[in-house]
Amino acid sequence: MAGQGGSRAAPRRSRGVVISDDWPGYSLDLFTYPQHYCGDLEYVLIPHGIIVDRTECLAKGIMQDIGDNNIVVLCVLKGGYKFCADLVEHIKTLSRNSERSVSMKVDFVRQQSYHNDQSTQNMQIIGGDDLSKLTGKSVLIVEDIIGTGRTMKALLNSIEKYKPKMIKVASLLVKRTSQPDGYRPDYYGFEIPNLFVVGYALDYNEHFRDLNHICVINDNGKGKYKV
Ligand SMILES: O=P(O)(O)OC[C@H]1O[C@H](OP(=O)(O)OP(=O)(O)O)[C@H](O)[C@@H]1O
Ligand code: HPA
Repeated sequence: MAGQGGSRAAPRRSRGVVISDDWPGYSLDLFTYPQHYCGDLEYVLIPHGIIVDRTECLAKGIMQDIGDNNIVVLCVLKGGYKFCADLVEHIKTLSRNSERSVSMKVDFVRQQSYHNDQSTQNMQIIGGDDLSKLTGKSVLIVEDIIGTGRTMKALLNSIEKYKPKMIKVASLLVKRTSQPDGYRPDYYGFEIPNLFVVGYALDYNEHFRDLNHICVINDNGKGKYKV
């Protein structure tokens, strides 16, 4: 499927799973997916089962680093909801079965900037508790994807003003963009090529959140759901 980050001796979360640019993906015929998306997808980039397994591994790393803490999990909606729900479940399971228990509060912020497959300048934080409640807290921000990194940088700027004790960021995906100053989260599942992907709550104009696998959308899909 992909190269893997670092050597055996390297820290566990040094690079995540790296999916190379020439990775052909899996044929859609090998998996089930909603028939209403038939003809709209190029291929499966990451099957659902692999996402779940990798998320469990990220939860283990997070527990090792920040177990025994009280943390506020800040889920970035809408795209982050699936990854956040699965990550929190894994952390809860690990916490139940370990000496080191982590107490979690979960909150949500909504930040939207994408129109079709393009990032826009219009970025707003909507919803969630008052961010001033994060003062002195250990915060784990959970996001689905880092693309240009603009969304995460803007969110971090807004949160840092309130002086939390600690901020860590977990993103399921990081895109390899051409930007030299691309943002790198503390934890991430997969580094992917610079392609527009959908599924597992990632959308194209609100479509495809109901697809389990992470797939590459094709031109037909982009045209059909363009706004
Ligand atoms: O690194 P960037 O290039 O800024 O892109 C990443 C952001 O884009 C997506 O959000 P989107 O604006 O599509 O909103 P959504 O989560 O509601 O789908 C995604 O969920 C990230 O928040
Ligand atoms: O590839 C993507 N898919 C969905 N949302 C996104 N936001 C940034 N990149 C993407």
